[in-house]
Amino acid sequence: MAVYTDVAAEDLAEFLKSYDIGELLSYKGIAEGVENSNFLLHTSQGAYILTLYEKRVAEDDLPYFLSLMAHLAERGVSCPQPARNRKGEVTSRLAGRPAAIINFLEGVWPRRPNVAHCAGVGEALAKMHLAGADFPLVRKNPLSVSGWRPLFALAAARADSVQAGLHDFIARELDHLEASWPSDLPVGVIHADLFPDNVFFLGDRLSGLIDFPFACNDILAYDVAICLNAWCFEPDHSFNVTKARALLKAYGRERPLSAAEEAALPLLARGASMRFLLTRLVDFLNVPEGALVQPKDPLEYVRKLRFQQNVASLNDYGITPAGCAA
Ligand SMILES: Nc1ncnc2c1ncn2[C@@H]1O[C@H](COP(=O)(O)OP(=O)(O)O)[C@@H](O)[C@H]1O
Ligand SMILES: N[C@@H](CCOP(=O)(O)O)C(=O)O
Repeated sequence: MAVYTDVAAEDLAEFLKSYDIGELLSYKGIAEGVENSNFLLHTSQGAYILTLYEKRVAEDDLPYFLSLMAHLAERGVSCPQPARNRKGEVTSRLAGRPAAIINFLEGVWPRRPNVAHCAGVGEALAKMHLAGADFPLVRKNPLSVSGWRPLFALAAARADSVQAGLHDFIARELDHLEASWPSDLPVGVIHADLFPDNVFFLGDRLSGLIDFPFACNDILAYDVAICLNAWCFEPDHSFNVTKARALLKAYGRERPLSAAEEAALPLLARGASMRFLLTRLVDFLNVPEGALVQPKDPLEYVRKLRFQQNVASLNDYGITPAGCAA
């Protein structure tokens, strides 16, 4: 559960007077997510999500995420839309935090993603990449390769308390990633956190994408690699080639990956593993006192990283070179 900052009912009711979305009927902290404080609001006009932005979101970046959601929706990508207050602003402050209200999106995220879900997310990711092509704002990815060593510094001294040898494992992998990270692949707007809990479905039909605070401009195929890691491993930690093939083929039907992008996927997936291993490790070692949050398991991403280190060819993802376009 993620509620780092509590909001008193009177403060919230007062806050809502600055919006034209009805009167507050009820609200509750949301039992999911780890990054920000989220509340489900019921007002006399409907259901909304209130987010108080926490540790990893800079206030200056809020216009990027909030206008991106509007930009994507105009181009047919289903995602929540920010509500404007009476001054016409999409961001505000509440309980000392930057705040925004977005509309509630119908659907549920898949607890056990199946092959159809993986195909759905591959297609939606490619459509999002295409729709973001003319988005005018730019935000560098603070959690790309140059951000990983500073993150590691926050956890290095205690890494071995989580698993013996973890410090040296990460240090060696960081050396490799920093030396070989690609700089010549196509870039654009990426979601950067498109995990199953950020993709809603009605049955097997994808109904929308949520949670854009990590969105930024970075390597497009890196977003694909993040999804391979997040969607294609089974609960027993094995990699499901059928799901990977479905995800990659569906992506490639909308936006074919180039040969260079395909060849880079194993390396990008190692980087994607490192990124989530590090944020999870830092969070696991630093749970704020009194916060309602269930930190995610960093070791899940150690296992994924070990798998990705051993990927020998695209066959391990269920495709042959240029297979994404088929
Ligand atoms: N627009 C929305 N419509 C419906 N539910 C939402 C919406 N935004 C967030 N949620 C709910 O809140 C949970 C946490 O939101 P999320 O954005 O993932 O958190 P965080 O800000 O911590 O990353 C989601 O799993 C979902 O249940
Ligand atoms: N997807 C990340 C956690 C990011 O936050 P969430 O609020 O979308 O759960 C991870 O799994 O480490």
